Amino acid sequence: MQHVESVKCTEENSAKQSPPLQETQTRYRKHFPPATYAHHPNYPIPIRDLPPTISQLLANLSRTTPPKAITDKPHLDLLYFQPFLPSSLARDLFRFLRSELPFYRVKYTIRRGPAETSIVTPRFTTVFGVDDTSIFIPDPNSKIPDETNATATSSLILADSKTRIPLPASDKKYHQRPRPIPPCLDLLRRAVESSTDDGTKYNFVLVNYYATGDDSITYHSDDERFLGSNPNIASISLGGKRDFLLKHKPPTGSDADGIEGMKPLKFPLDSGDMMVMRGETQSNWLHSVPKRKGGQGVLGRINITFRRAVVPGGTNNYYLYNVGDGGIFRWKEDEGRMIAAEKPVET
Ligand SMILES: O=C(O)CCC(=O)C(=O)O
Ligand SMILES: [Fe+2]
Repeated sequence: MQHVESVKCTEENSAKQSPPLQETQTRYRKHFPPATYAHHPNYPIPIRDLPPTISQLLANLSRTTPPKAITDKPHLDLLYFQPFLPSSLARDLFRFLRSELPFYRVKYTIRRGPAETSIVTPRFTTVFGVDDTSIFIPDPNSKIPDETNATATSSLILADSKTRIPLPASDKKYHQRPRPIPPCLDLLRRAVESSTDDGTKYNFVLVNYYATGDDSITYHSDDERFLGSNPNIASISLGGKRDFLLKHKPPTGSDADGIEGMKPLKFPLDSGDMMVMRGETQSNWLHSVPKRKGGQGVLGRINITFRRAVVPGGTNNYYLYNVGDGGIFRWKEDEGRMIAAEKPVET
């Protein structure tokens, strides 16, 4: 069911209500309709739907600047949209997602031989989606009369993607309960899929929030086996500009010529830009967003990556490292920072 924040009308107002006032209210509601929210039992909070001012622009994106293919280095295949979203839309989407998504600051330990090291992920993260072996379908037994509502997530249940038979509650395939991609990010997924036009259907959305220039991601590649071979990853930047660096993995044997001594590539990704990493890029290159002193780091930056996981290992890995087992953080506008949300009191 959709939760609706109704526009409040004071008693004094309604007593004096005259046709012109009613007209004004109707016009107001058309421009600023009450917020609606996507609910799902696996969401920690209801997730707001995009206001029409944003969703209409996203649904009707027109391409002014064609993307640039960057393939002039060994094994590199990038498609750079500069920009993918116009700056005012990128700004509104940044503010919306920062305010409305639940974020996590994931802690985990890594073991190297006998030594255990505790890591706190140096950025806020959140994730939605499920790998190819499962699918979210409307619960056939649901009593919720919202089947006609395209944004209805509340009655979605997990089923086997081949047989469409619901996964029993006792199923042990997933360590954490997967979350359907909320409508506000699903619209973006569709815009990405239609602009890249390479047939990739993404089933995961990972969101990073770099709150300050001290937040970062170290050099890594996203070539996990659970993404299949040569995965395409589409990566959108919103908010403060940050450098995105790419360097070739250490070359092996005869490949060394022309790779050793190559300087890292640097792309100063701006709000609204999209970088699609394709083909052999993940298996041959590492990428990072280093810490940054000064510049636009203080503005905060959201990065959204769309990926396609093909086996349950992908789902388990993504929820482990982007949700973890801690509480959520919410953006607090008046303090201008993320605050750990209090756990609901259990009754
Ligand atoms: O923030 C970015 O641009 C990159 C994020 C990234 O590489 C990742 O989440 O794997
Ligand atoms: Fe990455």
